[in-house]
Formats: sequence, C-alpha cells, structure tokens
Amino acid sequence: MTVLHLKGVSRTHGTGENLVHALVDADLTIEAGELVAIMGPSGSGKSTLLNLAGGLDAPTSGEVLVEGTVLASLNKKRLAALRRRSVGYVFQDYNLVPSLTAAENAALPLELDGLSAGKARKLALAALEEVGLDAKQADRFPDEISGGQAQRVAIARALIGERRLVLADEPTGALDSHTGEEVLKLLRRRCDAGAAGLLVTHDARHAGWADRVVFLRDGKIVDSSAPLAGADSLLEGAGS
Ligand SMILES: Nc1ncnc2c1ncn2[C@@H]1O[C@H](COP(=O)(O)OP(=O)(O)OP(=O)(O)O)[C@@H](O)[C@H]1O
Repeated sequence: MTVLHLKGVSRTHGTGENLVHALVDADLTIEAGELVAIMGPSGSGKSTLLNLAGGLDAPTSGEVLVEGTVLASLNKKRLAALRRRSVGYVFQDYNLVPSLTAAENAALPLELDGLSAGKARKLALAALEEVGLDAKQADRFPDEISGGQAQRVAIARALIGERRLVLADEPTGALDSHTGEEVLKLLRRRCDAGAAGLLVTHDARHAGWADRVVFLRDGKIVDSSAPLAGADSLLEGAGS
C-alpha cells in the first residue's frame, strides 16, 4: 500500500530576484514497510520535502497524497486531524513542551485527538518504554532529562498511536553514536511493522538503515538507489 505519494511537487519561495526553487518537480512514492533516506547538501530541499510530506507546508504546484488523500483537498481542521493521526514528525530540535512531563509530551497528540487523559497516559508510557524510558523518567520535565532522553521522548511522541507515516529530520543530531543507532533501529522496527518512513540524514551510515536513498541537489531529485549500491558514492557525486 502506498502511504506517501508526491506527484510533480514544486515549492518556490519569494518572487522576482528573490525567487528560490526549494523543490522542483519531485516525484516520490513510499510504500508501507519502507524506510527511505533523503540526502543532499545543505539547502538542497530536504527539509522542504519533509515539511510538504507532512502537510506542514503546501506545494506551489503538484500534489501530496497521504494514504490516498490529497492534502490540498482538506480544510485546516481535517488536515490537522490527518497530521495527528497518520503522521509522526521528529524535529531536529525535539520541540518538546517544557511545562509538560515526558509522558504528557508523548501523550499530547492523542489528547489533542480527544482520547481521555488516562488512556493517553497508558499509551504514552508504553511508547516511552519502547524507546527505553521507564515510568520514573516518564514523569520528569524536559529540563530534568538529558538531550538523548529528550530525543527519545520526541521519537515516542512521533511513534505513538497508529502513525503510518513517520518523518524524521536528522533525528540523531544531538545523540552520541550508540544512542543514534538505537533511534534508527526504532525507526526501522516501526517501518518493518508497516509504517512508511522518511529520514533526512547527512550520514551515509545512517542511510544504510533505509531501503532506498533519495538524493537531492538544488531542489531536484537527482538519484535514487538502494543504500548498499552506494550512499557514499552518491555523496561524492554531489561534491558535498
Ligand atoms: N521560508 C523560506 N523562505 C525563503 N527561502 C526558503 C524558505 N525555506 C527554505 N528556503 C530555501 O529553500 C532552499 C531549500 O531549503 P531546505 O531547508 O529545504 O534545505 P535543506 O536541504 O533541508 O538544508 P539543510 O541541510 O541546511 O537543513 C534553500 O535555498 C533555502 O534557503
């Protein structure tokens, strides 16, 4: 089943002399069970592609479909509901709410979706356990836990519930290499269980966890390959 489909998607910013082609005519399909890595030099359009896939931004032209629904066909309320239910997003900077505990942060999408606080907490504790955080850590606030733990909370929040599309923008950024690998394993496991994943990474070793690597340059998809066929050689080709 196709979870994400980008059809001729372009995104420009600004006008006239300031016109920037952040993404140009991108076609991409991700099936359930697949993890796709996006690589490319700084400014090549990776975050733009991820934001469009998650409905956080809208294309200038082309269509983005999540589980067959054209995102542009949804009004704001329905788009927000689809994002909460179907899309998990791990941001570079975690985006945890400082006044909420780890468990409350992880439970937030479910509570926003109308689940009772008790049920949401139960699922949040299970999601936190999945990323290696125990009940004691679950009741700590973001400023009482380490960067690595905060990142795990962000991952738990992205994976909680039945999210079928998981988008991760450099999710291992602040982590030591061991914890980074653990995070990628979690992503991989979730995709093996039927989700579709999109992972922005600068690290060819991390791309090795993906089924495919999509390489961007100047907003264009310039190559797409299985990682073992040479994520390193793709990087060399871009001269980055
Ligand atoms: N809101 C915006 N207004 C103007 N230009 C923008 C905006 N967002 C992105 N861009 C431009 O679009 C291009 C693609 O940016 P994007 O952030 O998608 O690249 P990236 O590959 O994720 O970069 P990095 O690896 O540095 O995060 C860049 O030239 C960027 O300056």
